[in-house]
Amino acid sequence: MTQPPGIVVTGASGRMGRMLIETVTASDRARLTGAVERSGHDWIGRDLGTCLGGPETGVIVTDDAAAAFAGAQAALDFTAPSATVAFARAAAETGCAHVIGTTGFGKEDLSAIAGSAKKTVIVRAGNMSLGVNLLTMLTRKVAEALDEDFDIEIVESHHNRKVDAPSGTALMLGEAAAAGRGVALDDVADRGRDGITGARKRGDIGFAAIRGGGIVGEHDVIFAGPGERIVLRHIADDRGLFARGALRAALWAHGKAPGEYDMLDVLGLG
Ligand SMILES: NC(=O)C1=CN([C@@H]2O[C@H](COP(=O)(O)OP(=O)(O)OC[C@H]3O[C@@H](n4cnc5c(N)ncnc54)[C@H](O)[C@@H]3O)[C@@H](O)[C@H]2O)C=CC1
Ligand SMILES: O=C(O)C1=N[C@H](C(=O)O)C[C@H](O)C1
Repeated sequence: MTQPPGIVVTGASGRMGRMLIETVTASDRARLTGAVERSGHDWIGRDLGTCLGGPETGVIVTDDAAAAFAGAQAALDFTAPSATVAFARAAAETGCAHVIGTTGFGKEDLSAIAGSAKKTVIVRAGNMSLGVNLLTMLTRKVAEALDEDFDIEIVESHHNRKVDAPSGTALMLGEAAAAGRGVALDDVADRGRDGITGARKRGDIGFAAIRGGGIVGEHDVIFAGPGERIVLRHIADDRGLFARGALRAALWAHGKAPGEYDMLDVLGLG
């Protein structure tokens, strides 16, 4: 009998890393074959199971991504931008698919990832949930239907450990709204207001970020018009949502041609 595909989780000790390990381990459609952490982390060289306070799993945590990726079908990566760029390179070298949940990329990071996607399958999304990906489609449609009398504002809330803003999801929603309006997000984004900012510019898409406590992730797209407001909202209650989406992407990636894909492709909504 053939074995289920091998999956590697990077950033194994992180909030998402732990959730991904739980999700892959619980699935009968995949097999956890590797766990990667940053060099110097105290889990390196130890059995993953004991690091997590349970029985041994036979998976030894490593900082050698290329060795872990070799022979695996996919790597699930929710870490940090510079780490993800290096993992994309390792995925391209080994032919392992790379599912990227990491957010906070700069333009150079994104072009490096696009370079790696010439050699392997990369699925990248600022949010792996079905609900948020549906919300991007709704956002685009509403933005298409309304003119600039409706001001678009995107408000996101996350836990107090999050390091990037606006969130990857907020930027996805901003891109969708901009596409609906037929403009480039870079030309209309208003990110972070403070002091005497002047009145709001017609056509801008505004972003605001709230950070506090353990909020998993909440996003509102507000269309504020004359005398009325439409609010499209998504609330994530549980990180398992993102991990299940990432595993689904990894299974979907099998046999696809090299290239960069997103969750709309995976969910068949693209
Ligand atoms: N696309 C999506 O659906 C979601 C994306 N995210 C994103 O995932 C990323 C991680 O989020 P959290 O798990 O909350 O962060 P975290 O800080 O809890 O975990 C990050 C992990 O990556 C590890 N790491 C950093 N550099 C590394 C390297 N060079 N090699 C190997 N491991 C490395 C850290 O040691 C840590 O264990 C963030 O960018 C976040 O925005 C989070 C949730 C959902
Ligand atoms: O850092 C997080 O936690 C999350 N990050 C993603 C983002 O930046 O949008 C997705 C989710 O909202 C949780």
